[in-house]
Amino acid sequence: MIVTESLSKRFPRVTALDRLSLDIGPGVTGLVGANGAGKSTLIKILLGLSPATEGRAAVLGLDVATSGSAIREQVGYMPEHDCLPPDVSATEFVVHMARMSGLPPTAARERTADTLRHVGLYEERYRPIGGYSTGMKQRVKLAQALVHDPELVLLDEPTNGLDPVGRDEMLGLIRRIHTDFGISVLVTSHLLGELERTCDHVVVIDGGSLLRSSSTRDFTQATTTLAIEVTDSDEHPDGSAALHEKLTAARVAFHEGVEEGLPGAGHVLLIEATGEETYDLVRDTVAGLGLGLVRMEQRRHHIAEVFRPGAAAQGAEQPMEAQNR
Ligand SMILES: Nc1ncnc2c1ncn2[C@@H]1O[C@H](COP(=O)(O)OP(=O)(O)OP(=O)(O)O)[C@@H](O)[C@H]1O
Repeated sequence: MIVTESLSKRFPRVTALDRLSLDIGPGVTGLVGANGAGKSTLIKILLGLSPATEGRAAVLGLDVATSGSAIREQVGYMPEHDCLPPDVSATEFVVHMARMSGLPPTAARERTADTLRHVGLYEERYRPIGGYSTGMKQRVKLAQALVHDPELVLLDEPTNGLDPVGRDEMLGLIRRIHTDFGISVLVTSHLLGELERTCDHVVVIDGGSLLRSSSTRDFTQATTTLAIEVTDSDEHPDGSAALHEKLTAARVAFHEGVEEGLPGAGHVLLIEATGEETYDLVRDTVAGLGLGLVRMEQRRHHIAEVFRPGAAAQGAEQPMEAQNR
């Protein structure tokens, strides 16, 4: 879908992209990097809107240096910043964008209605955009990127400014762009954690250079840590403490950090599994104590941990800046 070879973009005072080589296939790909890492610059080059200083790039097999308008016909673009006219409705705006993309009037109106429904804008679509919330504006920006049924969409920070619920909804929509319509997606973010749930593949850039490009599965590979959660009993009012004691006596190694379990359940213990026998030992010890085993699961890495060793217990919603400190 997207190939870049030693792509560089130099501004007088700053190198925004530095010999970046990528090969991005179909599916949902996340492009993650701190503010200023070069994400928007890359997108503008891929759309043929800004020339590279060095190197080459092709989108859907088309050279960005010579085929910008052909690329923009087949690629949708959701810009990062607010760029919507306040005094027209979502319907009027998206129909206009559809017509600009070459759709005839009837098709433009039909596609606009379908697309606005898909992004979750209903009655509001006839009101002026100026009165919309940030979440609604982001949906309009997404709709105009999709209205001409592109093969690929480039979404620049689509979750910017959204609250956690709005973010989850937007990430769900992005996932469905691919699963429901077969459109491939390149989505940028400065939040590592949110891409983990949404993307098949993640590309991480820093200072315009490639840090890592891997499938999400490779980023979040299984660890040898087991999370164990048990119930309490009359005999053992603190079930996890009793289990901790028994397993320590059996020379099981514990990882630091505790996770709160489900309401009413004990704390989660994190232990190092040395093999199948660790699972058997836990099962037998829990049964011997007369406790209930709520869960015993192999933990997976979070993407954030790949860049910030030791962050396991702190969750994955860390902005990229956090790792650069
Ligand atoms: N037109 C320009 N002139 C000069 N410098 C620029 C220009 N556009 C971008 N830059 C610089 O290039 C670097 C990369 O910017 P870019 O906007 O691509 O980053 P980004 O990863 O998209 O971050 P953000 O999410 O904050 O936009 C930054 O240092 C920025 O200041």
